[in-house]
Amino acid sequence: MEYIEQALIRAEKSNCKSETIFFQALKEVLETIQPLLEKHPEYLHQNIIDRIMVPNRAIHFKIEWMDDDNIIHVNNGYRIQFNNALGPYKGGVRFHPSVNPDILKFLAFEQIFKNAITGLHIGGAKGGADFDPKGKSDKEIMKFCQAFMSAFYNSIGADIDILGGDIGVGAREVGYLFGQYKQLTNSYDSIITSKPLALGGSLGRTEATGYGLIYFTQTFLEDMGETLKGKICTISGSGNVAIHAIEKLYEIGAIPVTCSDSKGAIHDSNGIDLELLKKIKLERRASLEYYALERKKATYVKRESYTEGRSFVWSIPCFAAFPCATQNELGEGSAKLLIENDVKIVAEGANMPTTPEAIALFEENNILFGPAKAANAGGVAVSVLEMSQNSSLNYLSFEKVDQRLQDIMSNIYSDLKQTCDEYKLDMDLVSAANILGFQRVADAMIMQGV
Ligand SMILES: NC(=O)C1=CN([C@@H]2O[C@H](COP(=O)(O)OP(=O)(O)OC[C@H]3O[C@@H](n4cnc5c(N)ncnc54)[C@H](O)[C@@H]3O)[C@@H](O)[C@H]2O)C=CC1
Ligand SMILES: O=C(O)CCC(=O)C(=O)O
Repeated sequence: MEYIEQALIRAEKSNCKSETIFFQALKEVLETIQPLLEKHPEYLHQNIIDRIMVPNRAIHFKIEWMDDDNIIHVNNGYRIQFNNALGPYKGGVRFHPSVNPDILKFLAFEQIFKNAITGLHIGGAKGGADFDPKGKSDKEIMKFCQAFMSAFYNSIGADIDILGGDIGVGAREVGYLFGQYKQLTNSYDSIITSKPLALGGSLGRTEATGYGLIYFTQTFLEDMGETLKGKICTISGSGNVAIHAIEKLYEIGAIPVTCSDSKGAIHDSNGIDLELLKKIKLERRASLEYYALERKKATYVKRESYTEGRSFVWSIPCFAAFPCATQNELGEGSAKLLIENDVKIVAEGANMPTTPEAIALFEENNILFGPAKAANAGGVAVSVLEMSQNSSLNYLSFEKVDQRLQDIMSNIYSDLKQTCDEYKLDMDLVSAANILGFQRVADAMIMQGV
């Protein structure tokens, strides 16, 4: 433990002082891998901790673009190519005004271990820009995507670094990013996933993160003698992950009753109207306020009215809670509410949506907890299926992709369970995910020398 404390002090002194979110993610990983280090002292001899916590490469670039009124804007673009010991860098791109180097460094760091846990050969990366897509015309989105790709296309490649979607980047943006890469390089290489089907995207990729989250949760619960069938579930967010989690919950007979966006949250006690939600979010790209206007029985609570910053979503009694919006959205106060309301399981659809204090409370109260690195890994796993379909030109049916996704999520669960048994972790899947991911990356780093 002394070694880990020293590594954290070194990290804090050198580059983490202003990187609070990255430091949170680093601390969680380092503080849970002690049993692994005791069993494998070679990781200390090889100085893996210091080597794993610094990105291989962090690219910061300027993006200049012109809006519909011919006004020129400048944004910051980033790609953190964190670790490629297991395979080419892989991870999404986020367009959101909150994007900064700290957030992308944390996301890229988490992605290393998540990708390792899938058992597939991909390294970890993340990128994005502090660009706000809200209120922009389709032409402005296209121009921004073209400028983003033009600024750093020579740093990526189908065997080097493959981009994907994340907050603010869906099929439309991926199409424009891909088109610009093709224009600049004259190649149709698979340098991005979550492509529209017509451009070589995979059936099932849009649904994969949300569906995978529910497959993982169902596997976990069944192993504990429980099921989601007939149970009330709360979900935050209303984007790609949240919508497809809600869709799969309905398919397996559960009752999803909430969703949220950055302006407020909906509680619809009879179950979220999925068609209406899709219409508002995917077609109109509008606020959830319109959901409440069209569905009178639903309750809408504005963000300003949340008590002590706690999302209204987590005050609704439920059997299972799925944070699917953004990092650190579920804190101590919300965790207390969920526990008081007798929640049985919390599984993370977003990346690091639960604060360390909230996770500790869930652990103390024996609430089952599915960490993001495992529970939301279905998205990136199906991205790898997309890459493999692109290179073989052999395209899979939706059913085949979905079956592969179910197998991957179930294997992830079995691997975590085996890690729990091996290190006597008492179903602490947070520690198991960190140990398993760290071990796979560390072994690959050692094999490749210094
Ligand atoms: N799209 C994917 O395949 C994957 C996404 N993730 C993670 O899932 C989370 C959601 O991503 P997507 O659904 O893809 O993005 P998205 O852009 O489709 O949707 C994000 C949603 O979250 C909402 N949101 C953002 N900030 C919020 C806040 N403070 N409170 C409530 N709602 C808020 C937005 O209004 C939007 O509806 C992110 O943490 C992302 O990193 C993780 C694995 C894969
Ligand atoms: O499919 C991808 O590469 C994006 C996945 C991702 O960004 C994530 O898992 O958080």
